Amino acid sequence: MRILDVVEVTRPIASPIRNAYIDFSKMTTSLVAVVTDVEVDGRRVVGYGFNSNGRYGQGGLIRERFRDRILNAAPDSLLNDKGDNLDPHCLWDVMMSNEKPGGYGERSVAVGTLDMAIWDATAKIAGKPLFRLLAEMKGVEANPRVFVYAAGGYYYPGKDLIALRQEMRGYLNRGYTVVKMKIGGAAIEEDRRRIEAVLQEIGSEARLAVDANGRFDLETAIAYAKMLREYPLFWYEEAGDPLDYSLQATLSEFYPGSMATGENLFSHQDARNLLRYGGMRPDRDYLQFDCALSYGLVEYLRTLDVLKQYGWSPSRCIPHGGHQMSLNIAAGLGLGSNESYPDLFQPYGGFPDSVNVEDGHIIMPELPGIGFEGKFDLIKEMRALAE
Ligand SMILES: O=C([O-])CC(=O)C(=O)O
Ligand SMILES: [Mg+2]
Repeated sequence: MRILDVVEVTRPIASPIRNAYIDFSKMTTSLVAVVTDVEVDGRRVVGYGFNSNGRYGQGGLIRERFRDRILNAAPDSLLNDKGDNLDPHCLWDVMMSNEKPGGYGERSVAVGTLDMAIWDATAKIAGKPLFRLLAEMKGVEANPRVFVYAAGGYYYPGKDLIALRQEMRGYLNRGYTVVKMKIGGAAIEEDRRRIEAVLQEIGSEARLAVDANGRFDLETAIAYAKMLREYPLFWYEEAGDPLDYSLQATLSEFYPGSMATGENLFSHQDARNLLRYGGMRPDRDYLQFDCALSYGLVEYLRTLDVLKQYGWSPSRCIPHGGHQMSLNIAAGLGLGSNESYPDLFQPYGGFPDSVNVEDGHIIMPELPGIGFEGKFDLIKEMRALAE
């Protein structure tokens, strides 16, 4: 058994939206395929992956460093002890050979993207949904019913309060019970009006989370905390710079409700620093590390070990990114929920076509691998790359 090829193409996922920090007019993603020589049911096993929105495609790094390391490794060194499947941990070590520690933004997205494809191939070779494979690996019970929330509420040209309310109403109509909107891209009083409009629209049918995308300095973060705490919000997300643990810790003195952060921390070492120094509260706060941006599931397993050491339950994890990889981790390893962008970043985000949101939850279908084969528009693009 061996890996025959690793293929990458960089694709646009552009849209006219913006958050408090960036617009998405030039956003791209890397789509990758890990091609094996294994056949299951007469079809070659190819694992697929892509990176989450917010970071751009990684073609340069994948083609110049990581692809060659995988293809140049002795094929047997990439297999499990029985020699009957790939071992994602061995592949991770091979990809990270000759890489110094630290600087975790530099290559974590490239490695995370490839890691997604490697796990997809591994679960397909095992003939199981990834979430079932993960639960078996850890000796825990899988739970195919996963809580999901709808992220949107972006700023875009000409979008008024009516359009914002309509967007949120659309999420409720599709079965979501928690919705998220952006803040920090307008003056505080305008954001207050946006929040009030959404709260009026959703009433008691749903809860609202708000996301500042790391825009605020401490003073502004506190000013927002004082405004936001007047409302029954689901969470206050990424108020300040993702690496400013002191800001996050100080903010918790001003905001008694739930806060969320972590989507821009890309290693278990960074996650550990957040838990050590960020004043995050295990009884109410949420951790949003996204494996597709942060060295993949091999690293995410280390991050979950760090959580355990610091007294955090995996149920406090609600990953960023809206992809099926994190859905599998949630169903297999007991994360609290997963993000979803009902109208954005297609065809990469979202669920298999047969899956509907009901009462804020989805049920994972029993598809081998990550489940990309169940999403027609997505698997069409993937297969065009490598099959
Ligand atoms: O707008 C973005 O960069 C995405 C984001 O923060 C989120 O989904 O939480
Ligand atoms: Mg966010």
